[in-house]
This record gives sequence, structure tokens and C-alpha cells, in this order.
Amino acid sequence: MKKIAIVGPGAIGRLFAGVLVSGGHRPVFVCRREEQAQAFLQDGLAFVNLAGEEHRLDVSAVTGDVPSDADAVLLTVKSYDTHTAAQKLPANIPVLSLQNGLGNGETLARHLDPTQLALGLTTHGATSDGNTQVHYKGAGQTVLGDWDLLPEKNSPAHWWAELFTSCGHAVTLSEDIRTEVWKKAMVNIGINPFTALHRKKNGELLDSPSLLRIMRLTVEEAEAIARGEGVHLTNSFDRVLDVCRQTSANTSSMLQDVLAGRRTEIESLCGVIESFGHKQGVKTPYNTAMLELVRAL
Ligand SMILES: NC(=O)C1=CN([C@@H]2O[C@H](COP(=O)(O)OP(=O)(O)OC[C@H]3O[C@@H](n4cnc5c(N)ncnc54)[C@H](OP(=O)(O)O)[C@@H]3O)[C@@H](O)[C@H]2O)C=CC1
Ligand SMILES: CC(C)(CO)C(=O)C(=O)O
Repeated sequence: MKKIAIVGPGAIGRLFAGVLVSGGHRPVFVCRREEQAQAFLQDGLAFVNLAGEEHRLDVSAVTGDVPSDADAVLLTVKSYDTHTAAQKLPANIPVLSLQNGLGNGETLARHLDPTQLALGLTTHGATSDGNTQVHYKGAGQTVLGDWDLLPEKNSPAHWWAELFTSCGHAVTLSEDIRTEVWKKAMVNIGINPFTALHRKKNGELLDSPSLLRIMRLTVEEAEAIARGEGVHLTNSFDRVLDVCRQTSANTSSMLQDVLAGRRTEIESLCGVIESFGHKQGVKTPYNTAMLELVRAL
């Protein structure tokens, strides 16, 4: 049984806690609110599965630091909290970031031993309610890879892949996770701001030719900026359409943020594209428009 500390006890942290419990492990939520830690300890994790059935799962929870006997840390905070959360991560155990956005890996690699760092991207969808409930809304895929490519025996990504697979959660491994991060960012740039601005579920975007036109132009502009950074992506907009179909019932993480009155991750998506555009001397009118429109919500 592994003791996995989950820093970021929101929708995705709770979803993967459920995965770990089903494999016989005991996740420990590292909360920043005492009230939430107490609620997990008293009530457990209320996990609503894809069929809509709620199960109460036993979990541990603490506030403050990652417990010193944790075997590994799963980081599931929003990208704008990565820098703060990184300060409390132990440097000498495997850390997996399961986050959207550009720049999380770079921030974490500055604070941690990069050979312990793996990045993951997921299109599984979840929403959280209150302090302890999670609703698994849509099945997707999870891909993992090492920040520094390492031989299998030393690879944190292989370690995490074995752990999740043993819990019945299929993952794939990538030898180029940095490119996967860009690929996922293209998907999020093509979906998240549009769902947030128009209050639509992912699949509903497909019904509007006007939205699809602007989504395509925004993603193609971001793809060109990625090329300027040496990341050669093709067919990003086709992937956007695929993810809209596969996760049609999802409320995107950005729409969830807007509905809950929380800050969004637009800075680590369109904001980063605009900044790279400045550096490259290229204007990014579509990404800049999305950035400002979402900032203004
Ligand atoms: N939800 C989804 O369907 C999907 C989400 N993602 C990505 O996964 C990542 C997590 O998203 P999601 O779970 O939806 O986000 P949530 O906002 O639901 O959860 C983030 C959690 O992080 C906590 N947190 C922030 N800073 C700290 C800190 N320093 N220490 C401990 N906890 C902290 C917050 O606590 P508090 O409640 O106290 O603010 C909150 O519980 C994002 O990058 C998102 O884009 C990817 C695919 C799908
Ligand atoms: C893939 C997608 C769009 C799934 O909803 C996601 O990553 C998100 O909601 O942030």
C-alpha cells in the first residue's frame, strides 16, 4: 500500500484519490483549509461514479506540509498555484503534476529534483462539490512522461504508470511529455475559453459553425507560436474536435471556475501564447482577444 499525498484536493485530486483507493492505497489530501481536512476525515470522500452512484471512500487528510512518510506526491492545483505549492513539495520523492497549462514543468523543475518529476495530462472530466464530493463526469485518457527522460528503472513516470495501472486506471507513457503538454494546451486553448465565454459543455461547441471558425483560428495561431518555440505540432484543431466529441458532457475546468467565481487558467494558456508572440515579434490577435475576454468575465 502506497501513501500518496495529493496536493490540490479539488476535482482532479479527488478523482485520482478515488482511483488510488480502488487499488487499495490510502491517499492523503494536503489541504490548505482545516475545515476541509476535518470534513475528509469525518465524512470520507464522496465519489460519484460515471453511473451517478455515490460511494463514501476512506481517505486521510492534513493541513500544512506533505507528511514526511509519503511515498510520492500527486500535484493537482491550478497552474496559477503551482509556484506556491512547489515550495512545500519534498524534493526527494516522485512528484507527478496532473495539470493543464504551459509552464508548470518549468516551475516545478526549478524547485524539485528534476529526476523525480513526471508530468501528466488527462482528459478525464470531473466536477467537485463542497469540500469532499467529486462527480466523475466523463471518461478520457491520461498520458504520463518524465520531465527528464530516464531509464525505466529510475523513471518516475514508469513508477506512476505501474501504480495507476494496478488500480485499474489505464495510462499511456510518452517519451516526449513536453510536446504532449503543448498538444494538450492546444486542446485547452481551443475548448476552455469558448466554453467559459458561452457557458457551453464541451460537446455543445460543435453545434455552432461561428464558434468553430474562431476556435480553429485561435488554435492555428497558437500552433504557429509553438512552432516558433521549436515545437512542431500538426492537426491540433482535429484533436480539439475529437476531445469535444469524447468529452461532450464535460463542463470544462475553465467553465467550472467561472461558474464558481474562481480565477481561471487563461494566463497559462492564451496568456503564454501572447507572451511567446511578443518574444517572437508576432501578433496573436485571437489569443489576445480570448485572454482579455476571459479576464473580463
Ligand atoms: N476538472 C477537470 O475536469 C479537469 C481539470 N484539469 C486540470 O487539472 C488541474 C486541477 O483542476 P481542478 O481539480 O479542476 O481544480 P480545482 O480548482 O477543483 O482544485 C484545485 C485545488 O487546489 C487547491 N490548492 C490550491 N493551492 C494549494 C496549495 N498551495 N496547497 C494545497 N492545495 C491547494 C485548491 O484548494 P482550495 O479549495 O482551498 O482553493 C483546490 O482544492 C488544473 O490544471 C485543470 O486545468 C484537467 C482536465 C480536466
Ligand atoms: C480536456 C478538457 C477540455 C476536458 O474537459 C480539459 O482539460 C479541461 O476541462 O480543462
